[in-house]
Amino acid sequence: MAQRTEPAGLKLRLAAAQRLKSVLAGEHFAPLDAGEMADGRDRALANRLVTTALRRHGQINVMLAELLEKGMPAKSGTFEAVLRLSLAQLVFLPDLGAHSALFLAVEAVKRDSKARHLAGLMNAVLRRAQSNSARYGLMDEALLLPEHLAQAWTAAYGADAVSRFAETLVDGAPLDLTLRDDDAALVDALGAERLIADSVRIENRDRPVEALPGYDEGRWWVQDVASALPARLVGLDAGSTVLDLCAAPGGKTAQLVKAGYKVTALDSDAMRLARLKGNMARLGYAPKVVEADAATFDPATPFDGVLLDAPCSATGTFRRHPEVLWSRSAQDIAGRVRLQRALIANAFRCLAPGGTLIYCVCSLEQAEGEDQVRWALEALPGLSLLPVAVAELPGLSEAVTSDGLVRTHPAMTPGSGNPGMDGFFVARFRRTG
Ligand SMILES: C[S@@+](CC[C@H](N)C(=O)[O-])C[C@H]1O[C@@H](n2cnc3c(N)ncnc32)[C@H](O)[C@@H]1O
Repeated sequence: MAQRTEPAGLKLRLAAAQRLKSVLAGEHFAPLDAGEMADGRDRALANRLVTTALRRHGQINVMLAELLEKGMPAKSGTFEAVLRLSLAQLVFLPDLGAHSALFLAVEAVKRDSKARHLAGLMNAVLRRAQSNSARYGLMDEALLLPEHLAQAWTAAYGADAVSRFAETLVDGAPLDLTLRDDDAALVDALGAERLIADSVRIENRDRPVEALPGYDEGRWWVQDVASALPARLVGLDAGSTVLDLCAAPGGKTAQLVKAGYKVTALDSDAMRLARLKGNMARLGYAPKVVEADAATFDPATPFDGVLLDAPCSATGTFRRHPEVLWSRSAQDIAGRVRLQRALIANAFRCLAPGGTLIYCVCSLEQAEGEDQVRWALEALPGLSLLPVAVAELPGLSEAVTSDGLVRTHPAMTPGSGNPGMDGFFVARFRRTG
């Protein structure tokens, strides 16, 4: 029997649909990698489709409400994911052509036993969408952010910043690196620009991270410029002992080792710790690694410094993880706030008198940042704020608040380069009793 040939572009669309389906079901978004799709061009296209669908999620919700009179069909396999990808293509990626968006969407659902009965609906909905695509393309950017977050962020950061957040969501994030070796020739070879301290930025990356100069030799690691701030604020003498609670995959551990501290890196997740060990081996760093629960860890000797990069809603990372905008409920945040308090209390217990505690989260939510500082100062006698001075963060004075806390967000500009950085919150404390 003659083998049926698949239409060109179908395989990558099926893979993109599976990836989007898993993110819609609550998984963290990670782009397809070379192990999952060997062909680089197909992989780039599949990832472009998924990221566009995720970034435009809020606007696509409005289209779906208009196009599906009876709502999204229940238990329909990949139908929703294929439809979202195709709407993203039709409206926001016109260079890919409307014909393939329609034809391949119908072919994709025909190959899914749970969705194939909806092939006719897919065709009809996409034809309607096509005739409305010019109007959809002009949709209000305010729809890109969920209303409850836009309101809270406008109150905290101002309307101008929040409208810039929407733009950075669409643009995505460049690749920021922290240098192990500060070497002008390496920065040139990377095609990078300097940001602040040992952070550099590659705006337009043309190859995978592993293929960039210096990767194999461990001369840098991937780390958003905002994420690199907390470890720089530890401010202890070289040789001091520092506990990195919640350390994996090790971006801040690497900075602490580079600063000359005796570092213990702790995390409760064995798989993430394996990644940390791999990263440290590549960099030639050898911190002590401990698998334990940061809420109950009880060290034999207290530390001169503790850095707590607590698990959080991660809303500050929405440029790379747009799904965080749509998957975090008020209940989720309340649960994380409780966990963060247990971790702060134990971080305090792990600290020697006079020692320094850095608390940080990659969250834009005040409940996980500023409010936690107020809680800690009340709940933990013997803990006091050690304010951060503007002079400690050259090139980023706008991030230092009048109380000496650090608050970054995606509309801020690190150094003199282009704007854009993760949302981060950092507070520094001293154990006085
Ligand atoms: C924000 S990530 C840390 C990122 C890391 N500090 C870096 O810079 O690469 C939070 C980490 O907290 C860990 N974690 C969550 N709950 C924990 C707990 N109870 N004890 C220890 N680690 C925990 C997670 O496994 C995750 O690796």
